[in-house]
Amino acid sequence: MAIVHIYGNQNTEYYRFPQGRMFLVGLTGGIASGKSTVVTVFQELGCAVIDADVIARQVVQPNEPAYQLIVQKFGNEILLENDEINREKLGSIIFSSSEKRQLLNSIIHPRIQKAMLKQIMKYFVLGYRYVILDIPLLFETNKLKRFMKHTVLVYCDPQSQLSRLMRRNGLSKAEAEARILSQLPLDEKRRLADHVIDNSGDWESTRLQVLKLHAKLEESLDFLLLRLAAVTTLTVVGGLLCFFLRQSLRSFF
Ligand SMILES: Nc1ncnc2c1ncn2[C@@H]1O[C@H](COP(=O)(O)OP(=O)(O)OP(=O)(O)O)[C@@H](O)[C@H]1O
Repeated sequence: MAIVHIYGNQNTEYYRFPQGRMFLVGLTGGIASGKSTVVTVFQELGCAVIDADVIARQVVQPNEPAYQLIVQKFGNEILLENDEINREKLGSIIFSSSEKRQLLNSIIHPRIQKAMLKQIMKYFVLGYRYVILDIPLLFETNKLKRFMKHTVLVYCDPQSQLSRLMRRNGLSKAEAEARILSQLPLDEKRRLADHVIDNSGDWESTRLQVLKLHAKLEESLDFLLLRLAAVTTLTVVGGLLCFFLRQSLRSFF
């Protein structure tokens, strides 16, 4: 069974799996750079993927403990008519106050991490080689990056990113540019990533890059060393068994 190390103080807890077994891969990108497209290919290959955005939405649902705390701290005015949290309104509140942003983060981040850990454990038990964590702001927040054995950036050239974003979200050029500018530039993220999937071309070119990366991750040195150790152990144990069996047969006859 895995030994999970837990780090942190009362507000935050961090988890790390022992090196050389299952590892974590952080996947990130920019707005409309093609993360979902790339994740779909990984999923078609049977890979384990955890979506940080989905978890962030789940932990603030009305039946979750974080919900009560958020309403208590931010008031009923952040609720929609169906009692769910109005994420846009909450977003604009924390955008203008770093104190409130910290407060919200202290409520939801530990819960997001726990929910992620639960899913990671599930994939570990199921025997997955690696788990991809789809985290749009991996490099901006920088907190989870240190738990990733590999980081992958889904890159897209500025022109394609702009036109894809405008088309997908029905935005004007100025609106799309403003959204892109609110994030760390993709060229800067490129320097921080271990692997880059360039999604500026067609779907097939992206798919081929994902296949290549998957093969690389599956065959990473850790895994080879682990398999080598397993083969060596089996050979030694098998040899010893044969030796003792032969010895006992000899003394028997
Ligand atoms: N290689 C490609 N060629 C043409 N269009 C593409 C390609 N990759 C993605 N797209 C289109 O670009 C848009 C953005 O892609 P996608 O949704 O995968 O990006 P994303 O990074 O997940 O976006 P976000 O984080 O903003 O939700 C989509 O409409 C998608 O269909």
